[in-house]
Amino acid sequence: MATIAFQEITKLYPKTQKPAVDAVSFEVPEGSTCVLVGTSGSGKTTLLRMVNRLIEPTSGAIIIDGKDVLKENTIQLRRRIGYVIQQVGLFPHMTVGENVRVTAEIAGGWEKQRLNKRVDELLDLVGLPPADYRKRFPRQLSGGQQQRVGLARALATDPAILLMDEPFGALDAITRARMQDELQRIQRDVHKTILFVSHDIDEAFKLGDQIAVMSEGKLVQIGSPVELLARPANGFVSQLVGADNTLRQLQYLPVSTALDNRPEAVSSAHWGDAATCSPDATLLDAMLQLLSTGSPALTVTSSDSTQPQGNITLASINREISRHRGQQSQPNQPEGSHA
Ligand SMILES: Nc1ncnc2c1ncn2[C@@H]1O[C@H](COP(=O)(O)OP(=O)(O)OP(=O)(O)O)[C@@H](O)[C@H]1O
Repeated sequence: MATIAFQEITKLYPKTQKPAVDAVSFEVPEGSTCVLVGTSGSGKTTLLRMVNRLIEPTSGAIIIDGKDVLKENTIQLRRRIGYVIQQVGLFPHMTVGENVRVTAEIAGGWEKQRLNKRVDELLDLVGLPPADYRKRFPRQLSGGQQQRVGLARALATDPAILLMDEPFGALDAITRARMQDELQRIQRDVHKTILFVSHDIDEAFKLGDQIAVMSEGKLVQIGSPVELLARPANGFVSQLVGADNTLRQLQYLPVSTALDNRPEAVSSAHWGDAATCSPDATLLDAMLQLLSTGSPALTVTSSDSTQPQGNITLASINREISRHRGQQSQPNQPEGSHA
C-alpha cells in the first residue's frame, strides 16, 4: 500500500502561458480512493499522468511513501502503478489470457506454472471466469468485458497504486454502474490507493472516499462526498457537486445533520426499536423509516451508547434540506471559474 502526496505540483506545457496544473497540494491516504472532478481542461488528466511520469512536472514534488517519484527510475515506478484508461488498448492479436500474462511477466519472479495460475486468479477477480474467457480475443468481448481485462492487466503487477482515467466513460449507464460495483468489490479485497478521474459526479460520490475538485489547474476543494455536499467551499463546488440536488442530499447527508433537540420535539418512546436509528443512517434511510413505520420521530442512538443524540422527524429533515436550498440561492463563484 502507498500514500500519494502532491506538493505544490505544477505543469506548464511548452509554449503555453498558464499552468495546466498550478501548485496543487493534497494527499491520497493509502488504501483510499480519491476521485478528481472538475470542468473540462481543469488539469485532471495532467495531474494523474504526472504520478506515473507519462507527463513530467515543471515543479513541485509527488511523494509516494516518502520517495519523490521524480528521482525514481520510470520503469520501476510504472511497475508499482497500475494504469487504466477509457481506450483499454488490449493487444488485438493476443488472447485475453495472453494480454494479462504479458503484464504479469513484466513483474517477473513467476514460474510458468505459477504465472498461469496468477492469470486465472486475476480473471476471476475481475469477474471473467478463466475457463470461458482466457482463450477469447479482445474482439470477442463487450466493452465492459474489455474494461475488466484492462483492470486485470493493471492489477497484474500487484501495484500499490491504481491510476484510472475515465475508465468507464465509454460504457452505457447500466454496464457502468455494474463496473463501479465491481471496482468497489475488488477494492474491498485489494485495498489499492486509487486516483480516479471522472466527469460523472454520481460516480465520484459512489467511489470516492475523497473528492478533489479542480478548476483551471487549481485544487478548489478536497473532502469526503458529505463534506463537499454539506460545506461546499464556494458556488462553483456547490454547483458541480449538485449541493442543491435534494435526492443527493437525502442519499448522502447523515441524520446527525438534521437532529431536532428541542425539548418539545415529538417523543417516540412508545414506538420502541422501530423508532431508533444509527447516527450513520442517511436522511433518506430515516425518511423511509419514518414513512414505513408511521412513527412521528426517530431517536438517534449509536450502538456503543445508550445516550440518545437527538430526534429526527420529517420536519427536521425538511428544515435541513431547505437550509441547503437557501445556501445554494446565494452562489459565490470563485474568480475566473466556469461551471
Ligand atoms: N500536450 C499539451 N500541450 C499543451 N497543452 C496541453 C497539453 N495537454 C493538455 N494541455 C492543456 O492543459 C490543460 C489541462 O488539460 P487536461 O487534459 O489535464 O484537463 P482535464 O481536466 O483532464 O480535461 P478533460 O476533462 O477535458 O479530459 C488544458 O487547457 C489542455 O488544453
